Amino acid sequence: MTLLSEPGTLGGEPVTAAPASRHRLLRRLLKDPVAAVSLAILGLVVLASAAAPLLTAHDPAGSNVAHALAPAGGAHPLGTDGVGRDVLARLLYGGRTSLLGTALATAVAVLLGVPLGLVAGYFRGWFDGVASWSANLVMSVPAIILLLVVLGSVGQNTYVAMAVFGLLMAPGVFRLVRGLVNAVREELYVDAARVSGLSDGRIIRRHILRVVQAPVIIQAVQILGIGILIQSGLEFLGLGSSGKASWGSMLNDAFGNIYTKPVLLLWPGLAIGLTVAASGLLGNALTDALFGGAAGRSRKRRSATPVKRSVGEDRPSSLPLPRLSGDELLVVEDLKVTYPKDDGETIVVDGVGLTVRRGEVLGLVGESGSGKSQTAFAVLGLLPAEARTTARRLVFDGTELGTSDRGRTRQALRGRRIGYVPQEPMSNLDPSFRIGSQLAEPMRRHLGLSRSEAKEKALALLERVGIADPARVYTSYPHQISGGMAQRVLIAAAVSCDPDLLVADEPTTALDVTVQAEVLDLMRSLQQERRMGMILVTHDFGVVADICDRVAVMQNGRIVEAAPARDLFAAPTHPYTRMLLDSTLEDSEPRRLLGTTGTEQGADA
Ligand SMILES: Nc1ncnc2c1ncn2[C@@H]1O[C@H](COP(=O)(O)OP(=O)(O)OP(=O)(O)O)[C@@H](O)[C@H]1O
Repeated sequence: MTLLSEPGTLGGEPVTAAPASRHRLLRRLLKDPVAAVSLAILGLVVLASAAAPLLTAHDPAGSNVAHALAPAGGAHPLGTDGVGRDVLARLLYGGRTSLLGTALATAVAVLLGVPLGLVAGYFRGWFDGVASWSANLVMSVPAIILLLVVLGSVGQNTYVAMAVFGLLMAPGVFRLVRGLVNAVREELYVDAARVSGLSDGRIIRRHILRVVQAPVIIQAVQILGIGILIQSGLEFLGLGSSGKASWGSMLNDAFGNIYTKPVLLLWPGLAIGLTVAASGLLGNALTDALFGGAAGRSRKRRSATPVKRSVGEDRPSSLPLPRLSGDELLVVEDLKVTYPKDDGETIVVDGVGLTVRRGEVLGLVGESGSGKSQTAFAVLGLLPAEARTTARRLVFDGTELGTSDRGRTRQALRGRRIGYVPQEPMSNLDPSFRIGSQLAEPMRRHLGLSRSEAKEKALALLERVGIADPARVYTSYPHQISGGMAQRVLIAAAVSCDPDLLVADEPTTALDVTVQAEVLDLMRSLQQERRMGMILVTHDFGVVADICDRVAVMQNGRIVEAAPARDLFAAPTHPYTRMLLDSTLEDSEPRRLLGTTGTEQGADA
């Protein structure tokens, strides 16, 4: 399978940063003087506003014209405003209005933007189209004009204005979340979670939300700051709730008395300035604390680079069907996978037919790009959304699976009866979770085990796959174990629910040569002990010779030869197979002699 690797992730060696716990995050924030001061200011503002009735006995709305513009001191520590209201009381109670208003706006933006972004980014399709179009539409509306229209029609109400402002901010949150989800849904550990049979809802909660939450928190803090500015602006213009103390209305009053008592501008200005600055600085500090030190995560993405070639246009599309003996676990007939491109479609799997019997290992071999992984993914139901899959039959243990990746039948089987061992061990483990929880979760779900039963079984499995210290690995994060150990963990996970069929996609490619043989031995012994059927995707005839019973050779999306492994090695019939076999020998023929495929014809495995 072709993967784009990110820097620092060679050979499955881990470079993943440990996930920051909440405590560690708080500690890191408190160590940063800017963040600590910002937190202290915001905490003080919130506390003072909440404790307003304890800090002042004055009614913030109670005016006494006889005491208008009284200087600071005595009963009025900060003096009175133009109509004799106590400035300190208005400042404290005004903080409540400003904070509640901006919290409302932030809540509306987050509560609308996050779920819509999650659904649009994860499921894409028509919902994504409609939601993105609506978000663009809302973003193109001039905010202040909409606010004026709304306030004009429902009357002057600060909270309605802030709810509308939240609505206007929601597309920003939506786009942020959608973008993040789009990126993370291609991660291999998300595929692995789908293979392990987790439902979409659970994958979103468990794997996607974790990635989204930090940027959303940062954006929410920023909306809080902007919300205070917008709200104060509206109230300064006299568009807030009349009679309610707020920092914006204090500014309005102060502006009217700017020549007689300019100090009135100081208090609301200071409150607004400090709160907005503290929110902005806290947002920056959070960004640094959450992302600043983190090395890029050790993740690899499946290539989405469209290929230019089209295969199989000139070939017969109907193939002889596999002969059925009754012991077939998986029967695939005329499987075709295509991707749309500008001028039509690219065929990457073209009329593949294969059969896997119980207890049998079928090797899928061929050069890079020949369609091995796409065939395996089609069986697993893990192809990208843009892939179009058709098959005359795709039958697993007597049940027609259909070609919809999200079909309920397919979801119910993945992880439970069809296991998957991926190529890149590190990228298929979620860096945010301990190994134990990643192993136990599918067992609890599929086998209905309790937490302690799942733990017990996970520890036994870790021991079975040759991990010397299962208890330590159980509590480790993926970055704390080696690539070879991670692959053993994934093999343990793949067999944890006793599947009937195991699909292994180049399971040893990313490993050290010394570890490869051990992992292959382990897979063979597990497969024999559990009598599982297995599809092993590989380009390595050494691996085929080691553990495969039968082999199917793929070229340009088609199976060109299929035979028992022994026969294929003894007497390969297809020129392409001979070329592949020859090129594994030291004195292989130069490949230019083997480029033409001559009498190539379809075959089923
Ligand atoms: N998302 C995609 N869009 C278009 N073409 C794709 C996509 N994913 C894979 N392909 C193409 O499908 C073809 C078969 O890819 P596949 O990954 O099955 O090859 P492979 O035989 O497994 O090779 P490798 O051993 O390198 O992984 C390749 O030409 C590849 O470029």
